[in-house]
Amino acid sequence: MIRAMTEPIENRFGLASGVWCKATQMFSFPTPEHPDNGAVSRRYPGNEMKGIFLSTKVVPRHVPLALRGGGTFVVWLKGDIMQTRIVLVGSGHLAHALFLGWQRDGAVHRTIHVLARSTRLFAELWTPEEQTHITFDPDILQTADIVVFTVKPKDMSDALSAMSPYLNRQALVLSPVAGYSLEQIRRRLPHQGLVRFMPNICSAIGASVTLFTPDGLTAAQKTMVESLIAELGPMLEVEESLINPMTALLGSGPAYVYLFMEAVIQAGEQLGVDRELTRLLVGRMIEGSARLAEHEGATPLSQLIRQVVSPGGTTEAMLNVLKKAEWGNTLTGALLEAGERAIELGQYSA
Ligand SMILES: NC(=O)C1=CN([C@@H]2O[C@H](COP(=O)(O)OP(=O)(O)OC[C@H]3O[C@@H](n4cnc5c(N)ncnc54)[C@H](OP(=O)(O)O)[C@@H]3O)[C@@H](O)[C@H]2O)C=CC1
Ligand SMILES: O=C(O)[C@@H]1CCC=N1
Repeated sequence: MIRAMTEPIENRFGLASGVWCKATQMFSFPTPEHPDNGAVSRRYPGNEMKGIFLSTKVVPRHVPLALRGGGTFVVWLKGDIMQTRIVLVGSGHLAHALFLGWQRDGAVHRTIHVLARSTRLFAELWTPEEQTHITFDPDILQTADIVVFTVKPKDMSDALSAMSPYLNRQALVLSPVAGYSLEQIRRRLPHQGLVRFMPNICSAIGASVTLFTPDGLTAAQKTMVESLIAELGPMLEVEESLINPMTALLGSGPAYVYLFMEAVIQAGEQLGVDRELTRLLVGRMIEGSARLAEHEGATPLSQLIRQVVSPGGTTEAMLNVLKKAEWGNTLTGALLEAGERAIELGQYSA
């Protein structure tokens, strides 16, 4: 499944999608709304352009311009991604990660605004330059194409009610809010295209694994949202019933990985290894272990563990302690608790 997700996007959607963003950075044309377009016409090394995609909103006079460079290119001339206006409601941790993820590669083809409620997290999260994207004026929603509600579950109902009068009918609403169902959103926003999605903070560097469930989107809107989510890392469309359990495993995921790393770093320190060095090397080791597990997809993990253990050796010494402490059961129990909490969060915020 993961393998399918990480295939080049062109292979999954045909020619057009997935390369739009890069294409628009190659070919961004001046428009009345975006007079600066066209300034960026750099080629992306290694980014093969394989054909021509003309959106339904093609501006015909731009076609010859696109082809002037020779060869064949993927072109996204107008609309969706190229001129997308994104508003993140909330200025917290996930908002910042999504902001960074969607701003990578100098994304000149979109604007991102953050609609804040207070300055509480400004100093901790947002640089002065980033703060120029933050506003307290809900009017910003009126021209938004994509509105992402990055508020806590307890605040979601109020936020939806407060913001709904400002939303235009075409705006798509994305929600990463733990436990909060599409049905709950739909009750407050009967007319919008909705997407419930579950990223994690690795979105900031395009390394999230993000699940999503669309509701009420046209095919073009769905493809556009997929392109946007794909910028955050591998993604997968799922039934909504998978989002709550996966919130525990994936949305919360970086936390248990970092807790694990922190424990390893502490051990390293007591064994005389520098914290920073351990952090760097253990991170790489985790990455390598994950890649091997994916590569050896048919091999049970218990067998991979056995490949590491030498009788009477270091691994066995470690595993004996962990088994005695029922470490695996503890982690499983913790994740079950997180999964149940996701359901509760939705119920509390009805
Ligand atoms: N953090 C993560 O790793 C992930 C989080 N999520 C989900 O994302 C959501 C946000 O989480 P997180 O970023 O950690 O939470 P934070 O507390 O860091 O951020 C929430 C933000 O929402 C703001 N807010 C609340 N109500 C409004 C409103 N009406 N208008 C504008 N802003 C508002 C808060 O303002 P103020 O600063 O004034 O309190 C705060 O800045 C949650 O629902 C969570 O379940 C999903 C996946 C991963
Ligand atoms: O802790 C939470 O509830 C949110 C959802 C996933 C990560 N953070």
